[in-house]
Amino acid sequence: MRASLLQIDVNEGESVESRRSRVAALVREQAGADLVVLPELWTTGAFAYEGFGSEAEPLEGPTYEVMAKAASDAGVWLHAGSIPERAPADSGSATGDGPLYNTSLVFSPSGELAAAYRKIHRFGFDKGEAVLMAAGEDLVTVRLPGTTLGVATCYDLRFPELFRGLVDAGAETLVVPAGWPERRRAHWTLLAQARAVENQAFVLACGTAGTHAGVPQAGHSIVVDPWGEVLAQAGAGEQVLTVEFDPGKVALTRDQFPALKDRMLGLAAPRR
Ligand SMILES: NC(=O)CCC(=O)C(=O)O
Repeated sequence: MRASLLQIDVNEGESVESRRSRVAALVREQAGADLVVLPELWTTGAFAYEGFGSEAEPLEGPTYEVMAKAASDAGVWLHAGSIPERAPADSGSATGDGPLYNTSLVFSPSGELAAAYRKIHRFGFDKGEAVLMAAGEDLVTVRLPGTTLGVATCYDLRFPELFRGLVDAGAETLVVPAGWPERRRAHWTLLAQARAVENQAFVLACGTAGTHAGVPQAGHSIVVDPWGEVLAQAGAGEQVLTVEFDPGKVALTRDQFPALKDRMLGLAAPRR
């Protein structure tokens, strides 16, 4: 399987419209790949909180349209990263606005929407995404020829139970679009490897380059195999990281070193 991770430079010097068409052209250039992956919130920037409301789109908005077409033009499975999604308002909404979600879109090679994942763990503690966006509730997997993707977004990488849920749902390739900051780059690499080793799965983690909202981005998108080996890692700048991997290595690793079968589920709390 050939995957291309597009580590996009996200900075305020480029308009959202121009970045959208530039990224669509880059996706088209990946014809021949099986899977193309984009980062988290690459239209606005994951830390550009102030633009979330004004740049929000309905699920089937401009990014959806442009990316569906790019996937079908290239004939690739496309994890199009995430968008700030404005969900439809329910009938009780006072403002007429529905909630905002950080929503990832996955398209098939014919440009059909195969899955949408609303980020479950929102980053920012008492500000930013954590207060501006609503939390998703559903785990999402996507069946591709040869492997099943489990999707998660950025800060989700810190929550191993989410990935265990994806593995229990059949995931073998864990795809993590992100907008991870440079100041915590060591965590990014370490957590990507940890999620691969503990779940005996491939991890494809695609971050952004550049600086937006004053936050330098880590770049260093990474592909890790089920044994924890780093197959490829990007540098700091905009880059297409292409890697070939054998999805059969997941079953082989789980068979030869069957640690997942030794899980002790439902451990009780210590007695006092
Ligand atoms: N966009 C994010 O989720 C940022 C996550 C982050 O900075 C971290 O976990 O550290």
